[in-house]
Amino acid sequence: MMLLQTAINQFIPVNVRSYIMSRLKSYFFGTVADVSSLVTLTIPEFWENMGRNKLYDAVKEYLPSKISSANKNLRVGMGGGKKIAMAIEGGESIVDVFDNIKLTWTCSHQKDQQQQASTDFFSRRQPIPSPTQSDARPMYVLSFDENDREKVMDSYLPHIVNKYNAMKKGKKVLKHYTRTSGVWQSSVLEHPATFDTVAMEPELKNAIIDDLDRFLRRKSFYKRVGKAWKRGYLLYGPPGTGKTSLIAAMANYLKFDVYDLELSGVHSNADLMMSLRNTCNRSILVVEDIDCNSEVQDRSREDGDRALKRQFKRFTLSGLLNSIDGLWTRSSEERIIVFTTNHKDQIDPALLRPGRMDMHINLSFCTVNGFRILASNYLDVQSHPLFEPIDRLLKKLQVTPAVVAEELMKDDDADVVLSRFINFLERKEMGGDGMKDVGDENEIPLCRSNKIEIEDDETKIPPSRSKKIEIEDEDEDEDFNDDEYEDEYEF
Ligand SMILES: Nc1ncnc2c1ncn2[C@@H]1O[C@H](COP(=O)(O)OP(=O)(O)OP(=O)(O)O)[C@@H](O)[C@H]1O
Repeated sequence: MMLLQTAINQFIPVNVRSYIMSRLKSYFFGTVADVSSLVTLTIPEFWENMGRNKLYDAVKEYLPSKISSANKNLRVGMGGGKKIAMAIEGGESIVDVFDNIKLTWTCSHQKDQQQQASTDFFSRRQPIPSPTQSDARPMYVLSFDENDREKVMDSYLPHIVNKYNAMKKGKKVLKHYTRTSGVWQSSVLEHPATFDTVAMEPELKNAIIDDLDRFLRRKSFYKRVGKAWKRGYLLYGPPGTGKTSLIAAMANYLKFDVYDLELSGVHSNADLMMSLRNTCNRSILVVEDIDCNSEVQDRSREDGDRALKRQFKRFTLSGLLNSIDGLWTRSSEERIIVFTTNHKDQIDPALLRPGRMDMHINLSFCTVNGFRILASNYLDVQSHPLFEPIDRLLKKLQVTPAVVAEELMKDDDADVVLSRFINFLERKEMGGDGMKDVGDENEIPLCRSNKIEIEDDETKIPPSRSKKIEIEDEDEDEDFNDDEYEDEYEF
């Protein structure tokens, strides 16, 4: 035995010996390795001052697939999807095996660690304040054998990130983020709108889809010309014309998550910057009703009173512009930002300039084509003898798609609904329906058509120089030049 031990010590390198020992221990006792040779990686939700930790998001999506019957302490829930989702509770561990190495995951909270630290600190000096419940941030802890460090860093963690990226591209369940106390909280995006269900002129719809497709295809183009891979859309029009529905349709089409930013909840420029930094790639950042914030209103139109009030605002227009521009330049992945407004003319032009808002899309009152889509959605009818009188009335009146949708939902029987809708429109025509169309009060110049403007020039071109757009051939990437877009696209 002594001879054998001497031979082993002489001929087998020490790290090979410890590896064999850890494997044997793992086999017989089910432990990963010697505690002394255990490496622990902590993966927090936020990475220093760089915003969200993508590795954390990847692990969060990856781990539930590794939950086994050995896990006895789980959290379960159901979002918008049909499946019951599972996650591990703090203290529970998940064992994963990758390329013959054993990896142990646990979920913890930064608060736990800080509280631990505060106790240790207290025993030596004086107490430090422990964080409140809302300060506690979740994190994952990965432990593995020291000998597997290289494999974990070079293969295992990249493998998790690759799986996450692939899953995100093909994912079905989208997330809707809103800010609560400065922190993004996610829920399942359940808005069912798609480009098929949004009532708008087909040419406008196709132009938006083409623009999104072109944008997604052009990663290498944006890189080559040194531009951030992003696109900004301004949706404007009266309330109830489908701005929110169009955003949901865009998200469902692109399979992008949506971040809903409420400017009234933003405390400062720094708060805004941090919130934008904490958004993930392949997402749409939405700022709805941007005109409602006095900071972004056109200053050339403001009176002394409004200017005074603005001085007390919590964040500034330049802060907003910097945050948006910073968001663009920080990210190498595709980003979309959408502003919506009922009063485009009241927004500071600095926000709307090309490079920030590339396309201005006007959503307006219900057209004959729009009505066909709504009738198909709500009544499942594609043609009907009553369509003709309805078309005639719709051409004369200004009715928002929201009002039409409301009327079409009043009964299941198409004949009943359509004849009641005609009565509704006729009363409206005579001005005696007793209710006001939401669009009537709007200050936006009332146009019957949906309109899209593509803002790709630094200076706004006077209307006299505007011309009808021709959408360029999408397949010819090389030909792309922002200036080739002409100025106004009207239907
Ligand atoms: N263009 C449209 N196509 C299909 N449905 C629409 C359209 N416009 C409005 N609707 C219907 O009306 C409701 C309200 O629409 P939506 O919230 O998208 O309008 P909005 O323009 O965003 O209004 P607001 O400016 O008040 O937020 C939606 O639930 C949808 O059912």
